[in-house]
Amino acid sequence: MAESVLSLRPQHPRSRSLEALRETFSLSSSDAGGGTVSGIEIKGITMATGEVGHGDIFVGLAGKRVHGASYAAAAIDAGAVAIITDDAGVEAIAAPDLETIAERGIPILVTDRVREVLGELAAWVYRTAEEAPLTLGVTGTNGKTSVVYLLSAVLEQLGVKSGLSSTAERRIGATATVSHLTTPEATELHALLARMKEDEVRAVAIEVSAQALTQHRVDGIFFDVVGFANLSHDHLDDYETYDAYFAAKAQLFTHERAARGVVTVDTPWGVKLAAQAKIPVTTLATDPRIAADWRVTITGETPRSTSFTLSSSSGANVSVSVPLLGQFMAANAALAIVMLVEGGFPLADIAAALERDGGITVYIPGRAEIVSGSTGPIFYVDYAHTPDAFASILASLRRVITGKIVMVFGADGDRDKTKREDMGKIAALGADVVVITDFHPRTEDPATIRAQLLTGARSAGAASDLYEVADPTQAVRFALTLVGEGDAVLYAGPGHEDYREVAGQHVAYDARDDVRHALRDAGWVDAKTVND
Ligand SMILES: CC(=O)N[C@H]1[C@@H](OP(=O)(O)OP(=O)(O)OC[C@H]2O[C@@H](n3ccc(=O)[nH]c3=O)[C@H](O)[C@@H]2O)O[C@H](CO)[C@@H](O)[C@@H]1O[C@H](C)C(=O)N[C@@H](C)C(=O)N[C@H](CCC(=O)O)C(=O)O
Ligand SMILES: Nc1ncnc2c1ncn2[C@@H]1O[C@H](COP(=O)(O)OP(=O)(O)OP(=O)(O)O)[C@@H](O)[C@H]1O
Repeated sequence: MAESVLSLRPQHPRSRSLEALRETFSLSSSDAGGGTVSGIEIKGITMATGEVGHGDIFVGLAGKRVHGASYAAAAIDAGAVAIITDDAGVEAIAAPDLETIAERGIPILVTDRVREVLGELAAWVYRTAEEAPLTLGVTGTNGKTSVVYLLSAVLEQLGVKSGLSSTAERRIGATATVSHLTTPEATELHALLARMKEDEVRAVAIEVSAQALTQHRVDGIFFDVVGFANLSHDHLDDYETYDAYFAAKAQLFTHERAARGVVTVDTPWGVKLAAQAKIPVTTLATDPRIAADWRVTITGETPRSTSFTLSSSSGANVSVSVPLLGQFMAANAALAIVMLVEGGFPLADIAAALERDGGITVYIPGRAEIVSGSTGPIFYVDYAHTPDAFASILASLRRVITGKIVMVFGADGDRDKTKREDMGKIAALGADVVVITDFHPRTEDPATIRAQLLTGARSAGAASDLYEVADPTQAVRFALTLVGEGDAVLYAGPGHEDYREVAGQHVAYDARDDVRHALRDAGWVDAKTVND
């Protein structure tokens, strides 16, 4: 299956010698054949055939479905000049392909630790450790994407050219590419960082997932400041226990990876991380009962914005407003500001920029994004897909919505099933009406996923009305029949995404477009403002 991944990479790569790479990383030449490394110049490195450019090394890595090295011939056809893989990868290359590789003099280099060396290798190929920009990393169960966008927004307000890597997109100025993972594979990430250097980006904000740390995707990067938002129920399919999930994230707060950290201590996991971190950390709390170096005090909440004061134990403070719903977004914005202070930006400069612009000027695609107009029910499309995210956003909505709250959501197939009943329960406790629909069933039976969510919702014993509408487009339309002025609909899950994964296939589906059409058909927005 060919991949159609197009990522940002340097436009004018400075080539490096393959021979020097082999020496630096102690790689051996495969006994199975292949050409000599001598005289070969490399321009890039990738592990996906869809991303191979002329002069690249193709890295064949074992996957869950297939060994990447089995695509070696395709990678060479696309311009790869060398292969790096492990012994199993060499075996995965079909015999006729091995012959072609030998005939074309393409070297095959072997190591038994491909993933473990890949980050450093990619950093070497793209020279990303040389004169790196200010590098900021954000981890946590919920809020990483939001913090990364908030970091980038404040940096731009400070006049600092920024770049970002998030679940929603990778971005340099006006140029953006679609993200396939929260944190890209190391080869893609270092290519992105190299492109950012070419484009004279001075500060980079990177979302770092637990999986990225476990799978060495951020190896070869040294973060100037790392931030921790929170930890709650998610990914217990990849990590069997919370302790293991926490330990994966805590790796970011070590001398090997970062100089200093900012830890939100609202959750016990934050308190634990601040106590055990191996690097200097500054703490931040929104809960007044918890001691911290920085404190967030909410001063105003509306359906469209949140204001707060951020004060330090040394007496400094700043008033902040974000055009986003919820106290959780205030916590995210505060984390971003304290990370920038730790990164060397004086708080007074940040305060002056925010005062000049009337707060943080940020747009975060698909995070509590309002897609309705100025009249009628407020319709939020959101990315919440964990019990804690549901609880946070529903609590925020309850404080600012005077009318009814209708929540539409589904759950991921082939991902942590243990959170589904809690998601259903929290939705039923927090919303007045719950409409359970399909999300990404992937290879699971969607009816089974809905049934688990419904079981959870019923277990709440709440007075909320429960409905099941399998088709998301119909669920959105049904939700709109229940609401009017003063009410809100929260569509949690799809966020910025433009597809659904059904029966293992990607199906085009853009929730924000779907909702805009439904609002138009219901007469809540002007037909002229919605494109067909
Ligand atoms: C379960 C898992 O981690 N899967 C990842 C894995 O897929 P896989 O093992 O199935 O790969 P595969 O299809 O067998 O392919 C093996 C190799 O062949 C290569 N290949 C394959 C086909 C082809 O035509 N050409 C080609 O070169 C692939 O690039 C890969 O290197 O390797 C792929 C390539 O890097 C990843 O895209 C994929 O992530 C999937 C999509 C995923 O969803 N992962 C989740 C669990 C994840 O990592 N999530 C975290 C956190 C989410 C959050 O909370 O924010 C994240 O960072 O995104
Ligand atoms: N600090 C927070 N605490 C709790 N919930 C949050 C917080 N920030 C955001 N959320 C909720 O989580 C959802 C996802 O937010 P965001 O995309 O910023 O997190 P994320 O960690 O990047 O998630 P993912 O890793 O799945 O992409 C939001 O749409 C919102 O509902």
